[in-house]
Amino acid sequence: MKNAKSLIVGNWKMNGLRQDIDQILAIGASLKENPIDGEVVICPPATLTALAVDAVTNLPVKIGGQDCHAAKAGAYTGDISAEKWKDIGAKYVIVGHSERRESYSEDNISVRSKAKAVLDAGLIPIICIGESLSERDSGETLSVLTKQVRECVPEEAKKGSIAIGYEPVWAIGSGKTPSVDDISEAHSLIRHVLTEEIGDRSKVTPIIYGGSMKPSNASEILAIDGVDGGLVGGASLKAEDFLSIIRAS
Ligand SMILES: O=C[C@H](O)COP(=O)(O)O
Repeated sequence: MKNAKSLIVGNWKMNGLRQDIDQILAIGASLKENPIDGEVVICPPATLTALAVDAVTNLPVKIGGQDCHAAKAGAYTGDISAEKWKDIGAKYVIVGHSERRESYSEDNISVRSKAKAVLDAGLIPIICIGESLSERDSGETLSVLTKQVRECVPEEAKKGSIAIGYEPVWAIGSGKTPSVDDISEAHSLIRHVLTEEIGDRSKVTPIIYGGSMKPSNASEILAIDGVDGGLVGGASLKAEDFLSIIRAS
């Protein structure tokens, strides 16, 4: 049973130049002509975000940031606060992506602070969680996910909107994906723990899968009970690929 709305997010990571705004325009034009029942979000690199927001005016695509600082403003060279994302018209912010956890030593507590900052700014955090390969191999997947949900989801999520991105770290950019049963089990566990944490808001919280989602496997993954959408990296860069994933939802 699906209660939460469908949410498909394209995370461009550190890819894309000004000319690639055309990909966003193509996605938006297609969705305007043939709307879907759900939300499509693109998170381009920070250099393109304001341009992307302007490009999607009157198109059914939302724009998001890929990370934020937990503070509103201050002497934090190179960082971007949730308030700044709001100021340029972004609607979502990814927090806790495993690439940030690894490169910048972000832990669950800092992810929680960032998610709180996004909610305080009136935006929607996409809170990323997921087990590493060694955690999976040692049978710790469900306990790792439980701890991540408990520690990363802030109190404010009882009132505001959030999304959870389940991304097994070993599936990101690797071409490997978990089995349908494994994805289903993980999403069901995440929903259960989320309900313990935020009560009924859990029912309307999209829990989306990320990790090597592509046109050839999107229908199968997106049809899994408990999967409310996708968090797509490499296959979101070209309008044709991303649209075929969106249309599979
Ligand atoms: O944020 C997106 C994920 O890290 C998935 O990336 P990928 O689709 O390239 O595996």
